[in-house]
Amino acid sequence: MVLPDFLAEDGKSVIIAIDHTLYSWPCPGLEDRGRIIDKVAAAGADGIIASYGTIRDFRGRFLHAAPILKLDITTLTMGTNYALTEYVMAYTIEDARRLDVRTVLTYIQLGAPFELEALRQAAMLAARCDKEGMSYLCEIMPVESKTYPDPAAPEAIIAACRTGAELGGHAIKTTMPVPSTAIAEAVKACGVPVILAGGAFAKDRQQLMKDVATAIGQGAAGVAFGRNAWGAPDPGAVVSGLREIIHPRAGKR
Ligand SMILES: O=C[C@H](O)COP(=O)(O)O
Repeated sequence: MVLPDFLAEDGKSVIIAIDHTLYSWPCPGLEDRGRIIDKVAAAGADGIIASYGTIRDFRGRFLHAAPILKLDITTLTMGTNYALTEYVMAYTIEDARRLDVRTVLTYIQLGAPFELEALRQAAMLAARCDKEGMSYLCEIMPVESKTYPDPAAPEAIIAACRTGAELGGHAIKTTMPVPSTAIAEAVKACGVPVILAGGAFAKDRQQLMKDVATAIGQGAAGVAFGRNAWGAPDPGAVVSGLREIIHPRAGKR
C-alpha cells in the first residue's frame, strides 16, 4: 500500500483544510489564499487540503506541505454551517497528477440523500488510486439525519471509519467523536490512519486542543483543521500548537 505523503516520519500529520471557499462563502480569514498557504506552510503543516483552482494557482507555495486535492464538488452554501447540498464528482486522478499531487480526497456524508453515489465514487477512486500509486484520503462523516440523530456519537464515528477503510481509503478523515476518547475504538476498527476534522469555530479553543491531545493519545494519526485554523487570529500559531501535540519530538519548523 502507498504511504500517504501527508504523514510525517512518525506516521502522524498536521493538515490544514482551506477548501471551504469551494462550497461556502463568506469565510472570514480565508479571503487571501496565498497568504494562508504561506502562513501554515511556513509553520510546518504536513498537508493542505485545497481545491483544484487553489492548488493550480499556488502550487509553488506549499513548501513541505503535501497538497491534497478535493476531487468532488457540492452546491454553494452561504455561511459556515454547511446546510446539506448536492454532490458530484468533478476532477480526476489525471488532473491531480498534472498538478503534482499525490493524495486525493472525496467527502462522503453518511445519512445524506446522495450517500450511495458518494460511496460508489469513493470505492472506484480507492481502486484507481491503488492502480496509479496515489493515496486516497477518504473524508467520511455522519450528518444529522434519521440514521444519525447524533452525528458525533461514538458508534456513528466508528461506523464511518470502518466504512472508509472497507471502501479502500488509505487514511480516513472524520469528525471528532464525543467523548474524544472514543476514537480509540474507531482506530482499532479501521486499521488505517484516522485524521480528525477541527469542526465548527470553537468557543473554547483550549478544550479543542485538549480533545486533540486526548485523541492523539488514543491512537488518532492527526488532525485536519479548517475553520479553527484559517479563522484564528494567527493560523501559523495554530499549526505550531498542533505540531507540539502531534509531533512532540520534532521541534519547531
Ligand atoms: O475540508 C474541510 C473540512 O471538512 C472542514 O474542516 P473544518 O471542520 O475543520 O472546518
